[in-house]
Amino acid sequence: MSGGLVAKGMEVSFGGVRALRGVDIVVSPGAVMGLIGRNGSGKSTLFNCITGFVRPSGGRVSVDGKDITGMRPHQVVAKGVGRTFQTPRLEARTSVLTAVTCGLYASVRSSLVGALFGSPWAMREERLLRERAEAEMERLGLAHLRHVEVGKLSLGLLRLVEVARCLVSGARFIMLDEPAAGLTSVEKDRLATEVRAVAARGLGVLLVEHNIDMVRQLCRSVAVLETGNVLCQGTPDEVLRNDDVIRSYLGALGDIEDAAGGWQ
Ligand SMILES: Nc1ncnc2c1ncn2[C@@H]1O[C@H](COP(=O)(O)OP(=O)(O)OP(=O)(O)O)[C@@H](O)[C@H]1O
Repeated sequence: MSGGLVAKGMEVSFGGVRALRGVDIVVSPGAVMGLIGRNGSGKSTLFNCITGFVRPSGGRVSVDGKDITGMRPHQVVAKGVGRTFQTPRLEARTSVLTAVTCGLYASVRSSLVGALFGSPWAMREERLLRERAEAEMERLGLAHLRHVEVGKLSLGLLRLVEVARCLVSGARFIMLDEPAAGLTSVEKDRLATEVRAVAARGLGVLLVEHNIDMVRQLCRSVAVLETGNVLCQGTPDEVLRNDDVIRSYLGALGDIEDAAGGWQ
């Protein structure tokens, strides 16, 4: 299996619905790969089966050549793959610092018992985690918000907190599920800047997004899903000029926009 985050021949069925029919995708280190397609085309299912939330009935997933197929979500995180969700899954009363630090726990080595009894090893690890979280918040411009409850943040900041959580887990690949949905244009610009910076650090990014401007700005390559198949794949310009894509996806964007409550 080759380097990068590779999903090959992914198959998922829900009862009679074949949500993925042999999807291949490669996310390279240092690049943003876009994943677009109509509602129901299989984007979230692909995310879910790469990250262990759905068990594929066929296909293999690997990270830098190591097979992670069928691993549970926390194991996938420990293998270097982080993700965000369409709706951020953060407890409203949690502080930004705690929310970001929690992204690390899947990758720590100290045992619960060690932590409970305050072993020097566990305490040292705790300190290192906190330092990593602080550094990541600093990079993403969140440090001044460390004590603010996440429930009080704007959606744009909440999405950055989710990105920070992925990064502190030591992810080498991050998967962002419609991160620009519902953001103002200023928030989208900031998010785009941060995603570009993440890729510049050498991480691979898989970006599901209906915001075509963002896809065009950020992605080195784009795959278009349609009813569980890859309809076409290439540079943003190639894909967005493709007649089948225009017919099957771009023509439907108005409907998606309405469903998402409008774009800025
Ligand atoms: N848990 C589930 N149970 C049954 N069917 C499902 C389930 N999850 C997804 N599906 C079906 O699988 C297909 C792919 O759905 P999926 O959510 O992956 O599409 P999507 O491209 O992410 O759509 P959206 O843009 O709306 O998020 C759809 O037909 C959907 O109804």
